[in-house]
Amino acid sequence: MVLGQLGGSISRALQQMSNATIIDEKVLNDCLNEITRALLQADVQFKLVRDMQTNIKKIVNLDDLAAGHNKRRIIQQAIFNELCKMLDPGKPSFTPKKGKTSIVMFVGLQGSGKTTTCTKYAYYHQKKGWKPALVCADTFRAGAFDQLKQNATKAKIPFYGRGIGKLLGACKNARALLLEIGYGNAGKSYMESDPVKIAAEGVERFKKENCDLIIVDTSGRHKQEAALFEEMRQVSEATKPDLVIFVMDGSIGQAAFDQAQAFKKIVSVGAVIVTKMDGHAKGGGALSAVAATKSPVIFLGTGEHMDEFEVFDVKPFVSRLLGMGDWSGFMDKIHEVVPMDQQPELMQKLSEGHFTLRIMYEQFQNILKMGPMGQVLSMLPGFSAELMPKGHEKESQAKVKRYMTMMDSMTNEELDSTNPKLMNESRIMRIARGSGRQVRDVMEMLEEYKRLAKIWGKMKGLKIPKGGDMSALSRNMNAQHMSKVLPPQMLKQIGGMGGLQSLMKQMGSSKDMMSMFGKGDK
Ligand SMILES: Nc1nc2c(ncn2[C@@H]2O[C@H](COP(=O)(O)OP(=O)(O)OP(=O)(O)O)[C@@H](O)[C@H]2O)c(=O)[nH]1
Repeated sequence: MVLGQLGGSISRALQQMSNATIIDEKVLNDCLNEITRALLQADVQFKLVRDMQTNIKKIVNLDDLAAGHNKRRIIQQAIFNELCKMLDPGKPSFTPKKGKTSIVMFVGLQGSGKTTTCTKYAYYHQKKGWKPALVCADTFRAGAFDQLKQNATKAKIPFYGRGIGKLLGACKNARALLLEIGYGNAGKSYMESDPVKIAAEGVERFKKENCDLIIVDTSGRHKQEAALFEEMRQVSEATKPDLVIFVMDGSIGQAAFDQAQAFKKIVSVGAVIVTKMDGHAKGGGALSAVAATKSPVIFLGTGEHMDEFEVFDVKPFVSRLLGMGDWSGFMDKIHEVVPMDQQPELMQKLSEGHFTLRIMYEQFQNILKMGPMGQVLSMLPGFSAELMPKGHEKESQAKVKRYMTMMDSMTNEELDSTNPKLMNESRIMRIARGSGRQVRDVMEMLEEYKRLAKIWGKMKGLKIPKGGDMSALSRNMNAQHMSKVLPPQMLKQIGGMGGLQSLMKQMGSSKDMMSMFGKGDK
């Protein structure tokens, strides 16, 4: 992913500087040149990059830094601040409130990823307990409604709109009727679908159904033409959106500035979502260009799938680029998938040494809910999205799904047992037959279970306070416990025991720590 590459180059440059015994002018210049090159490759405007370099040099005057000052920290902080400045529009976006109806209208050019992004946005909020609904007012592109319908159905999100088949049918009937009663060509105007009417109807309907996030997808055109802007204006007038989100293809790089400005002039764009940040080299340019138009970017699209969608927040984003992690994003992801009220029960079972196949199944479910692992891992300090190539990620997800299919063929007794001897040959053969897999696949899954049971077995004996008081439980834990649960490569990435200790300090809240334990090594 492009941001992974950019982040990788920047954190490598910082790492090289850290490896140097003395930080002198040359080491600083090499580091800054490396970062400059990475930013220019990501299509960030030359002037911005040059200004950033000058500012950093002004702040980090090596001669003036008194001996004993941590130069690395000062340099890293200066780079952090400058990158934040480059990406910060200086203006927050309107944020819809859960439980209170908000209408959000999506605009953008054709092919920018608008329809896909509408569903991702709805799905993201639905996972957080909202009641979203989708209205398709894109009557320009023939397949837009069907695409939205397909995505919405998959995610179980209510939708409203008219398919082209139905629409043409209705138009034909109406025209035939008009011709019959002698209105000649008058039927032609009815042939034109009315996105404004559809949008208004959809919004009304979902307001009545008490949806708290009504998302209106509008038509896109190949270029910024008058007809597109007029239609957008009318849909906006009819639906009175609380927020207009402009969806933009990140691969256009710096050209994002002109596009964002053009849309802003016609409708009051309140926020921007930049898509296709996965495959293209110009993502950095697009982000800084949008910031220059003073429009806040709120999400990034990082793939075609529903969960390849990330919250964009300047500071955590830059922190991730520099390999410093995004702790709040990581915890947010975890809370999304593991409800806190389920944690005490799980901890109790683990402390009794009861790691069953059912627990493994539930943990796999959580993993799949978390979405792309690379995205999640890049939020941890020291990790980079580069570490998890996309192909590898798909492979591990497929493996988890395969294991779960086999577990679906198990009896309750098998799922809840902690006796390894229970799984005899005939049971294994039955599971293989039932799930349409080979005996060796079942054996492999059981091996994985044993491996995990061994890791989780180290939690045995941990004192679980009555009523699952998590804050009390956290006092019973220390980095030693944690280090046993984490896989060795992960521990190394975090920076060994020292890194883990500081990480745990950062986590602060014991609530968060428990969630992490719930998701340990998979
Ligand atoms: N790689 C990648 N592809 C994306 C992303 N978002 C959307 N796409 C793809 O981009 C293509 C266009 O997306 P659509 O959602 O159909 O675009 P649109 O803007 O709604 O198009 P119109 O309805 O014609 O205006 C589709 O193939 C999507 O799968 C993304 O973040 N990454």
